[in-house]
Amino acid sequence: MSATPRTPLSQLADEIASNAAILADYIKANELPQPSFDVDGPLQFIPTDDEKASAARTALIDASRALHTLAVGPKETTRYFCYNELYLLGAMQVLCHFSVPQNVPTEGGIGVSELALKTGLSESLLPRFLRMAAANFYFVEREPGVFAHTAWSKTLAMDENMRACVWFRYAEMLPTVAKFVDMVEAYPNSAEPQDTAFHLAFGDTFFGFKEKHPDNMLRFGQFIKAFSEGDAQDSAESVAHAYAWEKLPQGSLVVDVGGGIGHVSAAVAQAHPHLRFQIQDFGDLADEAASFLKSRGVADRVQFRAHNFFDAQPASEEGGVTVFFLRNIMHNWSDAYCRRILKPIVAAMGPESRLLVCDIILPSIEPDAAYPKAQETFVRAVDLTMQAFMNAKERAYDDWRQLFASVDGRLCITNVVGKPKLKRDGLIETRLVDMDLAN
Ligand SMILES: C[S@@+](CC[C@H](N)C(=O)[O-])C[C@H]1O[C@@H](n2cnc3c(N)ncnc32)[C@H](O)[C@@H]1O
Repeated sequence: MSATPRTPLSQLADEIASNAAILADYIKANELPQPSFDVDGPLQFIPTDDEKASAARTALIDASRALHTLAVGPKETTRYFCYNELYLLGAMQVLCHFSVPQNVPTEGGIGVSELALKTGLSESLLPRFLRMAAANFYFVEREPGVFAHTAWSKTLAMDENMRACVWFRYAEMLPTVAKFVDMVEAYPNSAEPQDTAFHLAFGDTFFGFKEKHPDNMLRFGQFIKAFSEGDAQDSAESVAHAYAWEKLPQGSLVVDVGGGIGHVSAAVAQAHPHLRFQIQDFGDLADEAASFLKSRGVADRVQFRAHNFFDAQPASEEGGVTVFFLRNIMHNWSDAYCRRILKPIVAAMGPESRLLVCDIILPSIEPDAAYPKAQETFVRAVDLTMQAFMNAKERAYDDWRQLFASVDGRLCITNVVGKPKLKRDGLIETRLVDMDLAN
């Protein structure tokens, strides 16, 4: 009997089957709960620190997305482009605004009349929004007019930070993204941070608006907390283990430029007791930073210093190795502003100094098969988010190289750490190469 010829559909289906089998074996071997839509199903797919299981999950997500798109077909995809997602967002907006997730019990179900009474939503509108959500795995209609949680909707019932993810999408992202054409027309070549789609939508800068609307600031903070704890993010602890901090000489100084209250420096300091740290950020963070660093038991080696990173850099090589560390700073600024941040740092660098940038490294323009499509979609969305809100961007390797060279011709990339040590970000080490390098 001749083998059935492999078609794009069957090839993708095979990929799905083989990766699903790898995951099923891993889940069984580690006695983990099976993924399920059930309200008691696990809220996280699997811990992703196992490389093989993690790769299988990524391949499963990519192949199933491709199979789905192929099965829908080009015309149907375009015809219904984002239709579902847009109205799912609309439904979730209403459900979260009226506290529906918190009012559906996590055990058993609730009738529409009772839920309408509890939430103040009209009895005729509520089930329409709920059914849209249920068609997308948020909530389930157990019997006509009776709704219960799935594991998906339970995430919203349990955690206000998760609800802030829904809030941020409709309250700030949606009106901002709707201004993309206006943004492109109004600011085709601007490097200025206020020339954004956000400004066109809200009449203010992103953080200027937040200052005048403290509730938005609070909810944005909740959104960031949920977002940064996600699967696609790198924790402070992973940064502490990704770079060869241990190879830096005893007493080396790490200058964490724009380091906030120092949560990344604290994690690196805990893992590497031979290093000293100076966190530089706005002075109004000083008290919070001091008590945070004390609580982490690193206050003797990690100091906070008020410093505006556009001013002359106060730290210097001091006869030892100095690492100027910038995590998630450059992606908030256009190239012109990045140069203004980097120039004072380069002026303070000596032959032993490193400039260590931690940010996304976008896939290069050549097709990069090693970059999973779902992850690429995510970082491209982050890139456009930076454009929309800050007139800034994420950068590919060549963009980074050119940016550094435009600051100082001697500033060259000497090392890059990425996957599998880091999931989303890369650590890009640069040094002034025509100086007398010591390893
Ligand atoms: C996206 S956060 C990154 C914080 C930290 N590096 C991290 O990885 O979590 C950007 C930080 O830059 C700081 N920042 C913004 N403008 C600054 C400036 N002109 N001088 C110093 N710090 C600044 C902010 O206060 C904030 O802490």
